Amino acid sequence: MYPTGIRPVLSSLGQRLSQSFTKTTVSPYTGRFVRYFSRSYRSSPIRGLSSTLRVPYRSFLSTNLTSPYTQKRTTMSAQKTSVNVAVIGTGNIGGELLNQIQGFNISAKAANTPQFNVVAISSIEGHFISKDYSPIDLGNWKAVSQTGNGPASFEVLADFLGKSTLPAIVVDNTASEAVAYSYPLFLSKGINIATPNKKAFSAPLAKYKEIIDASRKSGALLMHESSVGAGLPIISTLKELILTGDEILKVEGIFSGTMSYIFNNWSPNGKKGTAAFSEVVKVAKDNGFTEPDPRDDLNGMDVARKVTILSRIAGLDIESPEAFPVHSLIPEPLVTAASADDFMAGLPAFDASIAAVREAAEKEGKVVRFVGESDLVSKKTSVSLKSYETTHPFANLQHADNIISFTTKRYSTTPLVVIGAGAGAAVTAAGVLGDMIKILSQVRAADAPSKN
Ligand SMILES: NC(=O)C1=CN([C@@H]2O[C@H](COP(=O)(O)OP(=O)(O)OC[C@H]3O[C@@H](n4cnc5c(N)ncnc54)[C@H](OP(=O)(O)O)[C@@H]3O)[C@@H](O)[C@H]2O)C=CC1
Ligand SMILES: N[C@@H](CC=O)C(=O)O
Ligand code: NA
Repeated sequence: MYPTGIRPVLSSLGQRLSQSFTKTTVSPYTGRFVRYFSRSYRSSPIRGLSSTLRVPYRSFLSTNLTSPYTQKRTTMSAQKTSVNVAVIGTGNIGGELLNQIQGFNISAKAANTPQFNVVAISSIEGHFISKDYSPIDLGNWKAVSQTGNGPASFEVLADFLGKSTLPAIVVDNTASEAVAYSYPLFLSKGINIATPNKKAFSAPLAKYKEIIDASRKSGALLMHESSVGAGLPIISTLKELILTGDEILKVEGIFSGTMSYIFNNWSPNGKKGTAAFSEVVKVAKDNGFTEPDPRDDLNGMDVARKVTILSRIAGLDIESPEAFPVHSLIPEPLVTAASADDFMAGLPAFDASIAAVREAAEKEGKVVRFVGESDLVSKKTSVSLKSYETTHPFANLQHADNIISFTTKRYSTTPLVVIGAGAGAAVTAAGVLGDMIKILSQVRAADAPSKN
């Protein structure tokens, strides 16, 4: 992960430092300061965009924060500008997001600043559209969304949002490809998107480009911070590195909260692993870390999607997440399991065979971790199961934390590392709300009266 020449520095001191990695800014490898973020550092030491941008906007297209765009103007003053919001998907993340929006609106109301008017909620059970654009009572969103007065089609929703005088955001909290592939319809009408759904950004290359192009053409924003590392500032950090003229050499890390949780507990650092693999998978699922179907985590595709998303932003034209080596943890006989429940029921039968992997690592004094890598120099990407020395930062993660390391021309000796909770409803929804707030502030900026 880091330059091998400095590895000998690993020592009991390094071990101690890496264990407190989330609390220190000292690299466990070099003893030097690293640029380190956790969720609370979101407003980040990385600031200011270079006036001499060397990186073409092509790889960002319209998904960056600085691209020019047109927004609907309202006759209200900039102070009063609010945004209409349609929420699609009210599961683990969507439900939490609606609660967080309610909290945001209470603070915004008290401060007399713009709020999010949730005017449509779409779940599998029902679809509610507030025909006169009056905001839905978020204290009662579940009951309201089930009254199902609105038609489900994306066309009707896009038309409804497009007809309002206020700018709009569609928030996609599903893992649905159909919803992701509908983004061009919304974007072409100037409707912004915020989403934790990875499907659009890891779609086959042509589809991905079509979606990104729709955003670029209309200028509507397409924000997806939570699609990698949940609420951690991964995508914004990567884009800002590139926008400020840095050159990305390598992106690597533990990109999955589920895999992090599973391996931190199944192959623990400093003691012999005793937990059954199927047991820790179940706990990860019960904690809401997994994809709606946990097989999407265990087959490596969730990490492959995240590696695809970051690699594309960094400039690699990855054809699809299936186009590079991806390690699957699905036992062969369970590949054809009819449902997620059947898969979970069949998994305990394979606990003993996967335990052999852990034992082999333990014999070498190592732990097992599930990692994603993208080498922008050799243009090689992979998702694999690897064993690490106990002093390695990947071996020292907690709970469901992600660790993502950017080696760049500027951060070459010591990479820029982002670490923290990488899954779970609260942090993921916060990442989506953060994107919505960025869109809101762009809309306000566009609405501010011109001085000319
Ligand atoms: N969980 C986490 O920690 C993280 C999740 N994410 C992403 O967030 C997204 C949501 O995950 P999560 O909330 O955990 O999953 P859930 O399964 O809890 O929620 C997804 C919801 O979307 C609904 N849905 C599916 N298709 C449609 C549709 N066409 N219209 C309306 N609703 C629909 C589902 O209904 P039904 O169940 O009836 O099918 C379900 O309620 C996923 O894309 C995931 O990858 C990203 C980062 C972290
Ligand atoms: N299933 C994913 C959720 C976030 O993307 C994970 O475990 O990381
Ligand atoms: Na993120």
